[in-house]
Amino acid sequence: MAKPEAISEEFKAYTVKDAPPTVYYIPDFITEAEEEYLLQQVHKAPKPKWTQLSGRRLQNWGGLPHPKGMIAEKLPEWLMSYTEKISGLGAFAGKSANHVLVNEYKPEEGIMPHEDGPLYHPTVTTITLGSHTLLDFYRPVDQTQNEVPQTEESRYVLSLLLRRRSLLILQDEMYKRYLHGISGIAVDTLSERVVNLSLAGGQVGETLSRGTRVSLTIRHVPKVCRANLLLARK
Ligand SMILES: O=C(O)CCC(=O)C(=O)O
Ligand SMILES: [Fe+2]
Repeated sequence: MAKPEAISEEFKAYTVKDAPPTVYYIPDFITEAEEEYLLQQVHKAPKPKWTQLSGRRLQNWGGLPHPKGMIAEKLPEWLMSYTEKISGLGAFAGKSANHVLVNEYKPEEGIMPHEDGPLYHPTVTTITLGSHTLLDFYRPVDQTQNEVPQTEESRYVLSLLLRRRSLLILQDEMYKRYLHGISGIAVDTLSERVVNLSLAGGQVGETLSRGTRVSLTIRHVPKVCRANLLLARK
């Protein structure tokens, strides 16, 4: 079935207005039972499916994105129902998500500020399981000025509170211009720089202890290699 080219009207109510374009934050996108089911599936994966990195471990599903084209692998059923649901909202401009990264962070783990880059359609959608986190955004280093040292602190712009069971959709400037990261701490303090508190719930000054968070980062890789499919048919 054809997917819509833009986010459906009912989701526009979930736009985070105090962030640059475009952020949608949808609380309780999945139920507690679905969260439980997804965590079970993640933990059922065979051990070699995990890659241990410093500060997190991850599973890659759908193939490895590559400048020459990803050799696509079929997503497992348990992920397909969610990739289809999110694609059906119009998150990927009429295309279907074909790639999922599963990241697991213990308290005090995180991910350095980075850009997701050109191998993906410029939209990232994230389901959060097990625990909240704060996703922090940074301006890129300004190459045109070298008078004032540019620290992570001086480049920090805002944060989003990602509650368990929520869906985050990032597009446009928020995907293309800003970097995102998660600091390696165990307790988050909500500040006025957390710009989605009205949608996520929470008070400035409140502290939240992190548990183990599993995120499903769901994306569309436009450049896919067909070679393996041709070989498979012979
Ligand atoms: O866990 C997250 O929500 C962020 C993951 C991420 O930025 C990535 O895998 O590129
Ligand atoms: Fe990322």
